[in-house]
Formats: sequence, structure tokens, C-alpha cells
Amino acid sequence: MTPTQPTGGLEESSPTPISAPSVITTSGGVAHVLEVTGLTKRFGATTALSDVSLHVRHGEVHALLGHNGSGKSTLVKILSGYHRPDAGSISFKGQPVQLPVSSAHLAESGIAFLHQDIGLVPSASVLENVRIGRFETGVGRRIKWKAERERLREQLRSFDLKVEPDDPVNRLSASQRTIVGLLRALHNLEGHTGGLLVLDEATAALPAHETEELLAAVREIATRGISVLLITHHLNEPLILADRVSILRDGKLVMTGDVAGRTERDLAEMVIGRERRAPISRPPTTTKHGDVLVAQGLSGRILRDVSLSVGRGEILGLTGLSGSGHDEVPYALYGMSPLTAGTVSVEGERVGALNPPQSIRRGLALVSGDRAVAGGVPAATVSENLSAPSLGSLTGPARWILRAKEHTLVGSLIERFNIKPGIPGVAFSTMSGGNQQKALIGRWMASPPKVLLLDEATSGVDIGAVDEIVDTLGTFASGGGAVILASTQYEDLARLADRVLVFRDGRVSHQFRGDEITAHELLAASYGEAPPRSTTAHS
Ligand SMILES: Nc1ncnc2c1ncn2[C@@H]1O[C@H](COP(=O)(O)OP(=O)(O)OP(=O)(O)O)[C@@H](O)[C@H]1O
Repeated sequence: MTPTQPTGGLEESSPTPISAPSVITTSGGVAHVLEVTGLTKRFGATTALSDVSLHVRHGEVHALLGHNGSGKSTLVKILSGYHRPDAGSISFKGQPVQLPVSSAHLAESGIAFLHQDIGLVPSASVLENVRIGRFETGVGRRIKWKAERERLREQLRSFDLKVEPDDPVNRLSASQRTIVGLLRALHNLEGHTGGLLVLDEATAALPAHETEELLAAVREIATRGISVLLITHHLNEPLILADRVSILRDGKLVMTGDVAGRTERDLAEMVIGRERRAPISRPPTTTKHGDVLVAQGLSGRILRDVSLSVGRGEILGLTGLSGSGHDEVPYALYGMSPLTAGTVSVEGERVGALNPPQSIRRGLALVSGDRAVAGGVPAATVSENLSAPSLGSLTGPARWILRAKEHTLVGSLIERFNIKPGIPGVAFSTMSGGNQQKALIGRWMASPPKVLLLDEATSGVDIGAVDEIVDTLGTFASGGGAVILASTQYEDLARLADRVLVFRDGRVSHQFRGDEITAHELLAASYGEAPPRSTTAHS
């Protein structure tokens, strides 16, 4: 963090005219590590970035916020050389950068990236992941394993990370894996004075209780004089960590200013461009109207003899620390994660083989926050992805797809779920991550399943879209649907769930209902600090 913070709030930024940066550029006497000036990027009719100017000061943590589709990833992709901008310039440490940015320039200049998908090799060790391709070698090019281990051990200690260099990465928690990714990124910055670390939604998939560990690591990095560009949807993070914040809305930079004196609510309103509206209120379901799904004695990768049920109109939350098994349940019920024991019945009928086609036939649907696991088909169109679950009702004689009917359905889903840019004919992969997520949930509402299974459904989704998803699930349940929602976003569970099961070591340790469900209680129970409650996971 910068040692002294200028006072003053967020101000409207005035667009900076495009000009070649001078060798040493300063603003208000403060040198910038990164100057982005007048950046514009168009994709066909979509202007992803429009004349964006953004300056990151030496040694500051600069948060970049914006709603889904506002242009954050496009900016990161220009910085990493993936896209060439249509207009604008970039200078790094006062030197103009040739565009598109080349990988050689990135390696030479001291810019490193950590993306949401960290890209670690799960079966390899922490040491191998951090140092791959950059091991220190001695005589005969032999790797100096002992020296490498010692060095890494020291770094792990400085980040307060209680893991060993030889531990396989697949045994680490989500936040520990992210910190290993950070260490790898830091190795790219070795030998550079200053430098810039770009964190692109690195905390999006982290459980709420593990984010603090990562933020502490980022704070440590900033004290070493490395500037950080922090891209996130979690609005508490800039408040904890950042010196300044910039906000993108619809491809335009609308604000840059100090974080000091701001609240989460201020930031939310600036991100969505309006006051945050109250979610649709839905009376909690205190009495279940018959079980839709009953699972008995489930054991699997982590799960140990878990029984649970969900009723018509009920939203059942599942939570716990990573490795507790709560997030295995949706995949196990859907047939994507193998079970070693247990039975599942839907509407009283036992499901024989648990596999996705069978689950779909029984009326189960799965939406995962990890779009690589259960996402849409990237190369298919937005329209094809949205209409996929409803094909049964869209086919006419000789199984022809009734295009006019499909068109109407897709149009109504785009409008109802505010999916942007909402062009039915473009590839699904061209939509921003958050808009893909809205589409993946929204498409099930056209031909509702009996049970909607979700895992971290709001991962990578902006604050306005979280509200929309909460409303969607509430409406679905009010209409008689059953929801099983695995999540570590305790606030979302407290807003939404009728009942929450907390998992520890593969078993249900606590059950909370109605008013008992608070973020504080769920956190305490996840850590085993709450007094045990009824653990009968059937109501
Ligand atoms: N390759 C592409 N082809 C066409 N349009 C694209 C492409 N990449 C991005 N876009 C569009 O550019 C706009 C900005 O997208 P971008 O991914 O930068 O948003 P974002 O702020 O990162 O969103 P999110 O928070 O959802 O990740 C969106 O309208 C998106 O649909």
C-alpha cells in the first residue's frame, strides 16, 4: 500500500486525450507504473472498451470494478497481449509499449498475471508448480533441489502458508492454491524493480472464509513495492486492500478515486449505475410440501454416510470449508462425482444408475460456478445454449426445431435475465463470464426441472446479477421447484435458504433453519465453533 493516502473521494474521471507517453510520466508528482491511455476495443457491433484511460501508481493497490460485460477482461487481455486494441496506447514504467503486447515484452518488463483459472498442475508439487522452467541449476545443468526447497520454504513462511515445497498441489485448499499461483507470478517479477501484478478475479472461486488469507498475501506483496491491479466482484476487497479504485461501466471508465471513506454500498451503486434494489421478498418455507429428492447414506470422495432430502418449494443450502464435502453433493446427485455407497430417490422412485442423462430424465438440472465443469457449449450460439433444455417443447413434426418458437423463447430469456449483449446468433464464448453464468441459470427457467442443483452459482457474477439470481431462485422455489445450493457465500445463503446443512469432514455437522441462518452462525459452524445442532438432514 502507498504509505500516505491522498484524501478525497471518488471523482468522475475526465477522459485523457490520446498522446504518446513521455519517458517519465507523473501525475500530481506521483509516478505511474502503468499508463493506459484512450484504449478502445470493438468486437463487431460491441464496443467492449471506449476511450479508457487508467493510471496505476507505483506501489499502490488499484482495484478495477465493473458489472458483467463492462470490459474488465478485455482490458486484461489487451495488457497480456491476447487482444490488439483498435486505438490507444500503453506505457509501462514510463516506456511506451508496442501493441499488441508481446510475451517477450511481458517477460522483460515485469508484469505478471494471476487469473481465476490459476493453471496449476494438480499432481505436481508446490515447488514444481512455482519454479517450473526456472529452476536454479548447477554443474551439468543439475537442478539444485536443496537450495530451491530452502528458498521456497522461506517464501512460504513469509506468506504464512503452512505447506511444504514437496506437498502435491491437489492436497491444498483453494486459497493455498491461489497463493501458490501468486508465488509463481512473483517469480516472473524476480529481478525487476517495482513491477505490476494483475489479479484477474483471483478470488472469484474462493470460499468467503479463505479470501482473507489471499488478501493478506496481496498486502504483503504490495509492501514489497509491487503495484497490484485487483479485478474483483467482491466489493469488500477494495475496501480492505486498495488505495484507489476505478470503475468501468459499459466499456467506459466512469470513476477513479481514493477508496478511503467509501462503503460497500457506495461501490455497489457505482458499479451497477443505480441504487441497489431490494430483492423480491419470499416467505421462508417452514413446512415442506412433500419430499422431491431423498438421498440416503451417500459416501463418495469426501462424503461419509450423508442423508438429506429437499421438498417442493424448498431452498436447501449446503456449506462448509473446502474439503468438507458440501460441494460434492450436487455433482454426486447429478451423477458426475462417483459414489461408493448410497441411494437417491426422486418423487419416491429410486434412481438406478446415477449419470447425467438419467438425472436429466428424472428432472434434475446442474449449474456449476466452474463453467469448465458444467458450462455451456462455447462454440454454439447464445440461442442454442439458451434453448437446449427446452428442445422437447420446441420440436415439431419429424423432430424439426420450430425456429420461430425458439426465437421467441430465447428473446424472452435474454430480456428476463438481462443477458448482455443478448445477441442470439453469436458464439456463447463471446459473452462475458458473468453473462454466461446468468444464461446457464436462466435457461432452466423456461422448462423448469424438479430439482435445481447449484454449486457456487454466483461465482464471477456482479452484484446486480447476484440480486437477479437470488430473485430467480426465489421465484423458482415459490413455484414449487426444489433447490439444492452449495455455496460458501454465507450472505447469499442467509438471504435465500430455508434450511442450511453445514458439513465437516464429509458429514453433516449442523442444521440451521429460517431465522437461525445468519452469515455469522454459518461461519462459526463451518469452523466447528458453533454448538452442535440437530444433524438430521431431513426436515
Ligand atoms: N471475443 C469476443 N467477441 C465478441 N464479443 C466479445 C468478445 N470478448 C468480449 N466481448 C464482449 O465485450 C464486452 C466486454 O466483455 P468482458 O469479457 O471484457 O467483460 P467483463 O467486464 O470482464 O465481464 P465479466 O465480469 O462478466 O467477466 C461484452 O459485451 C462481451 O460480450
